[in-house]
Amino acid sequence: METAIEVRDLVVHRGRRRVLDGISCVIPRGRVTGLLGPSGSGKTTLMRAVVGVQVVTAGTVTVLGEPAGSTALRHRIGYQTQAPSVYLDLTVRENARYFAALHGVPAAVADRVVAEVGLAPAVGQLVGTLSGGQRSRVSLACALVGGPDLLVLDEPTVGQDPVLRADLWARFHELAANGTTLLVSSHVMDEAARCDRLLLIRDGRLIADDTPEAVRATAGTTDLDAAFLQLIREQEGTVIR
Ligand SMILES: Nc1ncnc2c1ncn2[C@@H]1O[C@H](COP(=O)(O)OP(=O)(O)OP(=O)(O)O)[C@@H](O)[C@H]1O
Repeated sequence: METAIEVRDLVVHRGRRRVLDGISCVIPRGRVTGLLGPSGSGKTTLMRAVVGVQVVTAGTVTVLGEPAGSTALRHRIGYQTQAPSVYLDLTVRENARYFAALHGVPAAVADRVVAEVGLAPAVGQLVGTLSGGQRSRVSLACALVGGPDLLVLDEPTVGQDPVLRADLWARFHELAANGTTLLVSSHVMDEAARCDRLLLIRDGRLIADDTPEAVRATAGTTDLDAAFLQLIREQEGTVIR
């Protein structure tokens, strides 16, 4: 399997805290990798390091064969942050077309991507007047519009209804089948089950890096929630088998 991202011994401090504590992992190309972990465990920080916007203390992050943050990667990565980073005073269509123009992509592609994230009915609406879940989808459309090789999505399905979430996951897998690498963070276990691979992070350390099936098998349970709990207890040394 080809490698998209290689993280080696990554240490990151934010403020006075050691937020990532020596993380190493390899993320395969053309797959959906889920990044799971409790709030504050370091998921966003790891994504920021991959995108190249995080100052790192030690270690290396190589993305699509280049050091993270390289100019060569600028048009090859789509990043959806948790807080939608789009223009509130532009319409949905205008936002998508603006980001399309930055990538040198035709306006028609922007319109198609807006429809793909379920926003066709709101295409002429000012983003400032949309719901949180709709705004998040505008942000997703803007991350998708350049046709990136790597999509880094920080909790892209928060605030979406179950039908939309299912549609978005289907789209993620379609993109992966066409060669795009996706790194997707989530708090939701049913989403973890939809990933090809899982990275479970806790207190800045990786405690699992495997397929959902293997994570379940290692923990000896069919339930991913229970599997993660088991892994966390093992890490804490409080496991009772
Ligand atoms: N700018 C900052 N300055 C200092 N500490 C920070 C800063 N940003 C994040 N942190 C701390 O870094 C740790 C990891 O944060 P991060 O946002 O990576 O976690 P997360 O797993 O993405 O959390 P969530 O699921 O709640 O988004 C947290 O303890 C957080 O308080």
